[in-house]
Amino acid sequence: NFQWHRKYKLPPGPRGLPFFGNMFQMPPYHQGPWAQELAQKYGEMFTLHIANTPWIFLNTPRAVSDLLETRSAIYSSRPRFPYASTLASGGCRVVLQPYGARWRAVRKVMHGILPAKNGGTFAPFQDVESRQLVADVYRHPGMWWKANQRFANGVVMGMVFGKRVVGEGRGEGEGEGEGEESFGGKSNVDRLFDTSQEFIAALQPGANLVDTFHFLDRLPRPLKWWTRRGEEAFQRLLDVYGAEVDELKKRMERGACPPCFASKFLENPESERLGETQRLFALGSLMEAGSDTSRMTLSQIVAAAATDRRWVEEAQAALDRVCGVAARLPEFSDRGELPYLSAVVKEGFRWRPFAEIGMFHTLIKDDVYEGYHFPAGTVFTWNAWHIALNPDAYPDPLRFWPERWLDPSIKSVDPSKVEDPLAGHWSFGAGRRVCTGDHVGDSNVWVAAARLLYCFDFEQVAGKEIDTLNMNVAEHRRAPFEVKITARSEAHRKLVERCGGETVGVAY
Ligand code: HEM
Repeated sequence: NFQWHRKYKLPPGPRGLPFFGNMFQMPPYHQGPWAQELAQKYGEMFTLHIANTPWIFLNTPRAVSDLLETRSAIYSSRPRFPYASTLASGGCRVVLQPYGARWRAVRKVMHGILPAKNGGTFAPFQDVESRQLVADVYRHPGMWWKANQRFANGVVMGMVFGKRVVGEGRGEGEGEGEGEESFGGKSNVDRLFDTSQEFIAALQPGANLVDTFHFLDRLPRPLKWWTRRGEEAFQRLLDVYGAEVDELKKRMERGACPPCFASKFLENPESERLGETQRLFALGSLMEAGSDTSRMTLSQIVAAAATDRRWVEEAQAALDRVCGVAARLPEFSDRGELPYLSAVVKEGFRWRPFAEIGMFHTLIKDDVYEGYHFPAGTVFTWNAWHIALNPDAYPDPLRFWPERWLDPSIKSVDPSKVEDPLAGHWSFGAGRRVCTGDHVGDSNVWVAAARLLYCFDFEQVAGKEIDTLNMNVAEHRRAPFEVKITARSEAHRKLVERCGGETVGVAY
């Protein structure tokens, strides 16, 4: 209305429809190129309207840093999701919780347990699963993407619940360890990872109208056609998380559970104050946030390796200098001597950000910036794809170029920060809302990438060249692209067979 427009001023943006705003203009997935085009047209910021909520895209590192980081105290909430958050998650899903006391309490306990740097409690899980990764890739090279998935799920399952995933990675109904219940032919681990996919689907624009058109939430209950579905989804989550925690408690009582996030979390007196439902969701949120993210980053590194041998040769030469030729797998303790591999991981996070249009941060108080006046409730995000592929921020941005993190003559980031997972890119988010698992994610990818590159060569398949700007690494049911993977030599083949053999039958 007139008064609103007199008081507030938003950056320009494309015209939308009355009532719906720009919601139909936003592609349902792979939104990066579309948001990149808008950034090229409108400059440092642009505004979209999703129904009646303004969404402001921040298109430069300067704007992201000024608002989401420096003013993080007021730019760190989340939009309201009456279905995905309130109904289907009981308000307990960390990633969607509004900025406030409950969210702060959960983050505090998580921070106390998750490592502030590489290594520690979770390294044994990462070690075993990444050895199995190289063995799986060797045995079934055409199923490399499934092996990545198995690795990512296996690490997060070990790390959170101290439990080994046997079989192909989503359980596939194979023995998941003692106490594993089977629901309709599926193991609880299958169901656990299914809930993550359900959650991702529920967050897609337009998936649940009430999450966009909040007035629908005021309808009388019998008219809210989504209520039952949401309540069932919530109950399913409680069952799945609850079954996992019950089994964990039994293993803890028998002294048969290795130190893991959940064992430490359940023993932490501060976690008790969170209440049972919140405790279950804190564990479930880590599973959800920690698995696909590592898988997708690894898939991108595989694509980069197959499409550009220049950096692979550098990485392999660095690995051979430290580990010898086919002598032993790289270990976490080698990391200090392998800055090139840390640069590979950083580049893996920057190269094609899979959170292509960032993640929504809601402003909780009116704010003024660069002549604009933003109302509380405005949603902000960093335009991840555009920033990562902008030559002003990253020279030759399409190239997978680890050297950009090590060589000060290539303008990217201070080389002394190569071991800091957050420095120089936004793939873990920004400000107070930044990913709590940055060190776990970074070390997952480090050990997996180092071992894969040490053991294998990667090539494109003739006639099926990889389009690295259109890979859809989010797809988990089939290969996002084809790639030929072979052992680097006969000696590497033997090493892989030996290391893979060692992981068979390892149980936690
Ligand atoms: C492997 C690569 C990973 C990437 C690229 C990644 C990326 C992200 C991003 C972009 C966000 C949203 C940040 C924001 O809103 O500003 C996030 C949030 C989060 N991540 Fe990660 N993540 C990764 C791994 C992990 C792992 C391994 C864990 C758990 C051990 C984890 C736990 C979380 C949690 C709990 C949140 C929600 C934070 C909140 O809303 O307060 N992530 N992550």
